[in-house]
Amino acid sequence: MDTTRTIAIEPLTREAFAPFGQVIETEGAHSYPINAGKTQRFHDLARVELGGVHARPLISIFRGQPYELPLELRMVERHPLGSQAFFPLSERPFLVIVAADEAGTPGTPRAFLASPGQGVNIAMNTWHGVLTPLEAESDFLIVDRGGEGDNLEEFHFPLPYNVVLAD
Ligand SMILES: NC(=O)N[C@@H](O)C(=O)O
Ligand code: NI
Repeated sequence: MDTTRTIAIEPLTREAFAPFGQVIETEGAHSYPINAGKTQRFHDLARVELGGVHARPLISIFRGQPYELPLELRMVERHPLGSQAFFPLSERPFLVIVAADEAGTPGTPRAFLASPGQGVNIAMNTWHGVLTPLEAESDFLIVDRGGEGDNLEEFHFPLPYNVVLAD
């Protein structure tokens, strides 16, 4: 009997991702010209959430190593004190794995494939897999929360999930 559970990867869209945060992309975003029309501002694309004591926003770069598919998902985590945004600094795809909370533990995860030009802002206290680049080492601009308190909670699944490309 197959003891692992399978998750089929879905395309990343604002609508599908809405329960977990926002998709950061220019496609379909509100924008307006600034700098005498020489620049277009794609405005207010995501909601940065900062909770807890002495909270402040952090801007970092994560240099992630690639994962192979199918992916064995054994753990998800969440940040109870703040959101976490990932914006790729390359054109390569990456996976975003998220899950709803069910009485303090994650429900069945969902896996989204980000297209070139798409990033995500994962809402505060939302279960997610760690940064999952595909194909090659990739850099991401990160906006998340600094300050006092423990901002990381992990959940280890009793049985792994097998994350696969959809048929
Ligand atoms: N731990 C850390 O900074 N990264 C994770 O939060 C992640 O989501 O990749
Ligand atoms: Ni995280």
